Amino acid sequence: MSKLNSKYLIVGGGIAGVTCVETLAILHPGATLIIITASSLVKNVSNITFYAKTIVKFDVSETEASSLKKIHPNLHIVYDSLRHLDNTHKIAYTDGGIEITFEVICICTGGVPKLISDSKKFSRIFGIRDTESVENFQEKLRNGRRMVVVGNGGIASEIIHATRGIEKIWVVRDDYISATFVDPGAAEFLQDSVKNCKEKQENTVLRRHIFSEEDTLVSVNKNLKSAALGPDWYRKLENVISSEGKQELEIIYKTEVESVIEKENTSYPLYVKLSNGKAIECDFVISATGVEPAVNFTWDKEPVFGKDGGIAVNELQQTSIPHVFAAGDVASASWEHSAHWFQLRLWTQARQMGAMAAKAMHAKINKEDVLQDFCFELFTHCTTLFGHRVVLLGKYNGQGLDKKYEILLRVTRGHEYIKFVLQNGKLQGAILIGETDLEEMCENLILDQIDLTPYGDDILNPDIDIDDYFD
Ligand SMILES: Cc1cc2nc3c(=O)[nH]c(=O)nc-3n(C[C@H](O)[C@H](O)[C@H](O)COP(=O)(O)OP(=O)(O)OC[C@H]3O[C@@H](n4cnc5c(N)ncnc54)[C@H](O)[C@@H]3O)c2cc1C
Ligand SMILES: NC(=O)C1=CN([C@@H]2O[C@H](COP(=O)(O)OP(=O)(O)OC[C@H]3O[C@@H](n4cnc5c(N)ncnc54)[C@H](OP(=O)(O)O)[C@@H]3O)[C@@H](O)[C@H]2O)C=CC1
Repeated sequence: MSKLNSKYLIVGGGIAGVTCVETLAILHPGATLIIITASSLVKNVSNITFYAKTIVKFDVSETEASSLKKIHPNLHIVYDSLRHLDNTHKIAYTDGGIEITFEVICICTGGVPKLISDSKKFSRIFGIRDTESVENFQEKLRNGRRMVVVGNGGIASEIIHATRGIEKIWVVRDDYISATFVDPGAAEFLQDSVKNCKEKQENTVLRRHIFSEEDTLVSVNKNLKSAALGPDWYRKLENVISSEGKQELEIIYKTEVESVIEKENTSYPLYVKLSNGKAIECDFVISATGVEPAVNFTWDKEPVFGKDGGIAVNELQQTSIPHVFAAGDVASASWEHSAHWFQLRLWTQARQMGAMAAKAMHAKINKEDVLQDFCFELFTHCTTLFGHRVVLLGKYNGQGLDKKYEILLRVTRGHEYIKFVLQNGKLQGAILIGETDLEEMCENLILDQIDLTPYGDDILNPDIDIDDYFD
């Protein structure tokens, strides 16, 4: 058994782990640092664009782990998996028999797809997480005629948008699409893209609704060993066209998959029974039904876990064991959140948590104080759904706003969808679809909690340059 010794130990080569290494390279370049990565490829963030102070868009790609050595001369890379963590003696044991003694450790082991039941029985039911699972999907797409997609979040939406030449049956629990990210109105806006709607209606509609918690469909991701894919993973699907399949999409709303059985000597190998009493025959099922934290190693002494199964961390990404930190999908944000932030397992948050963990680990080693980073003040997510740029800010679906709140909408079909969530006249969250150029203004309005009552509906009037009000 070989023995290593390091001040800092990072486990996992996803965005959280790599960001933690990069940040430590800046903060403490002279210190010893080891990363354990199960894969020779690690995640790399590039082309960072700031839409505002906290609204950041970037590209994610894979790079050789060895390239990390360029940024941190004292980095030692262990290509292996963590097997056991001895917290009493601060020793990590790997599958390959390496023993690493450390002072502080950051667990960044990510998440694994949470699949529908019956997935263990059949290889024709699978999830998407890493490059290997996409290759499997590509293969199934090439030979498939009909697929069932289960789930209503990011992956399902991207698959429906990116695949062609195959019959698609999309089974969703909700009565509108892409519910993890948007509301029914935005879903309708996005659905025009799904339908390939050619008719263009440029008339702008401005509406104000007063909602109460009971009549608003609040869609938050509630439950909220491989590196997760980057945002453009679905491009790999775009050129894969099945030779026999038809291009058709059927969306089955308010329905779940009850059971799946394999059938021999029938036209399709899988028989999917739905909760609405119907059944569908298909070639394969994609279960795009969320992730669960990957705690795939043992401990002598376990830290506290969050309700979602993640390792509970405080605002400094520190677990209940002071020398153990955790970041990214494996962590459960268990501090008292600021009014406009909540956890969703996204690369943005993996990056923010990885950087925060590095700062806190460095402060602990140097016996310094550290404050939580400003980015945790506001939930932000920039993504692309059905070909449209989508920016989500704060409590964009009224999440957790107990009292009555108002929604102000401006919609131009095929062009933009803007939704403001207001409470007591102050902006609490926003959905911005299209090139709205409102990101920075919304960020300021949410963070500064400016009373917008005097401006009425003008705040979204397309004929008024609202930025002028706040100059
Ligand atoms: C198909 C898909 C598309 C996505 N698209 C987007 C998107 O558009 N926008 C967005 O914000 N988010 C997206 N996400 C989510 C995002 O990718 C994740 O939230 C983010 O990558 C999590 O980063 P992480 O570092 O915590 O975990 P991961 O990226 O999962 O990395 C974990 C790492 O730990 C390693 N590991 C695991 N166990 C061990 C062990 N025992 N020992 C050593 N190493 C170990 C793994 O090999 C891996 O390298 C997507 C996810 C998927 C699956
Ligand atoms: N563009 C982006 O930003 C993207 C982000 N991602 C991220 O990657 C991760 C994995 O994506 P994904 O798998 O789409 O996860 P998501 O958490 O985004 O969505 C999971 C969806 O599956 C539903 N669901 C859960 N269990 C079942 C079930 N048993 N039957 C039917 N539906 C079910 C959920 O409904 P309910 O909410 O009611 O539980 C939800 O609609 C997530 O962290 C996601 O945020 C992925 C792709 C793109």
